[in-house]
Amino acid sequence: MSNLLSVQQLDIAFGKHQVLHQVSFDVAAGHIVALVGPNGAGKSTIMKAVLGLISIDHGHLTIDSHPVSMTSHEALKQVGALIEYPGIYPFLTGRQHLELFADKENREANIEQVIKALHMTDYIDHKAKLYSLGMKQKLGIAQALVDRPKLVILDEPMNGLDPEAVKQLRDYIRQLASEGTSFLISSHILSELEKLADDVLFLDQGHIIRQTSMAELVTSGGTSYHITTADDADAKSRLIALGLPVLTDDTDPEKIILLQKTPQTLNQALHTLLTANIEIVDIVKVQHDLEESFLDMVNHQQEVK
Ligand SMILES: Nc1ncnc2c1ncn2[C@@H]1O[C@H](COP(=O)(O)OP(=O)(O)OP(=O)(O)O)[C@@H](O)[C@H]1O
Repeated sequence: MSNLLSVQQLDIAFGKHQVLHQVSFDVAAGHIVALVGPNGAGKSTIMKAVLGLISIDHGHLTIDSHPVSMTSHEALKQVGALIEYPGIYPFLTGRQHLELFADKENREANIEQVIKALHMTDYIDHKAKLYSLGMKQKLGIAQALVDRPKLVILDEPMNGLDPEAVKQLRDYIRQLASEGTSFLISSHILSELEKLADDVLFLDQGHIIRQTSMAELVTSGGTSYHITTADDADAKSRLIALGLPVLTDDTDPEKIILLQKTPQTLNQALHTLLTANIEIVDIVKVQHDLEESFLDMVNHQQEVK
């Protein structure tokens, strides 16, 4: 499958603060990619760089094989985006906003479709100054989608939406993706991304710490093993030295908590311990949800630094 967006070895610093470190990933045509990370991880910075809004220090960005930078915008004609807050003019109606953003052929039909898909009919002809937070958010998303772009970038799109609106948006994004639109979406609502995204990029302090399909994450990433041995301190240091994802429990620093990062992780760990003649006393399998596995991953990353 062809890549619509390609980000290669992106470095960005604001002054002396290095915000992104060698960030590389691709978004295939028709794929929904989730960008997940704690506050300040660099999610919005990546999105702004893809939109040519900030300068990059090193790296390469292409959309549909065309380079993007602050001085090279041609490829952005194929991109719709909502970053941070929607740009709303209080004295225009919602429909007038969409008319400003709809450029292509089938303009009227595209406007009607997005209004219907996001259930905005009741208020789309009211002035935007009368809109609630959620209505403004939906209008911002509608602006990003109305021109049927090939790539859509949405920063925290579920902000301010009620559960019904979240479901409507999810259904529409899925429909557009099945028709070939690609999405890069950041969100803190991991349970929502679980239902939406095909692939997940975990970002922490400007580094991509894991890149996986959602299917793999749900089946394998949510599992860890608590291993007890005859010499936990020695066992733990050997596993860490091998680069295996071992977490620390502050209340019991020697306890071995092994994240199942790949299906081979447990086998690698057991092989290492047995080769070192360390007796394995007990193994307990623990299943996490997406939220917990994300927190585990970030905590692990902070430990190995
Ligand atoms: N214009 C700027 N000048 C200086 N520092 C900036 C600027 N924009 C962002 N930063 C810094 O870059 C880092 C990454 O910020 P960014 O907004 O990309 O994070 P984020 O992952 O989107 O966070 P959040 O989830 O809170 O939106 C932060 O430390 C932030 O303070």
